[in-house]
Amino acid sequence: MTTIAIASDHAGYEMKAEIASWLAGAGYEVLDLGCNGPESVDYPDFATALAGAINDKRAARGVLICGSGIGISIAANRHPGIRAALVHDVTTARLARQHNDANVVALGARIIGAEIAKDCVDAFLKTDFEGGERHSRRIAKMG
Ligand SMILES: O=C(CO)[C@H](O)[C@H](O)[C@H](O)COP(=O)(O)O
Repeated sequence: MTTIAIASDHAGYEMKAEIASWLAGAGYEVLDLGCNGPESVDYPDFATALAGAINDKRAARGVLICGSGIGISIAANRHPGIRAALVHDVTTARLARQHNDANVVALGARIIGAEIAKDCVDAFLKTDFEGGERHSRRIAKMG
């Protein structure tokens, strides 16, 4: 079973619960790394926990959620080995995989609704990296 790590700050807490339960229903193993309630927390702490899970291979891919998706994606991308893509729709979710081989998808719970967020995660998980010399060369330049 494929394991998907998921984490959020307080602004993404409710959406995280909804996406985690939807992922479990879709047959994924879900590794929930917090936060564990709506109390205010700091998104870098949760981005760091999720980056560790990806880099330790406890999870194949990750889902991060904060209010806008911006802070938590910036924080995740500071970790070597993490390519976190902030997406707002199925097209950006698909391109994040096809062109960028993103291993983490970031969502803004104050920007998009839960149904669009699930569509984004679904596209992110079901789309393969397109491969090819130009995409691989650009990804390699990012380390
Ligand atoms: O990092 C963010 C903004 O780019 C996230 O949206 C955070 O969730 C947000 O900053 C949290 O805001 P709050 O006022 O502390 O709830």
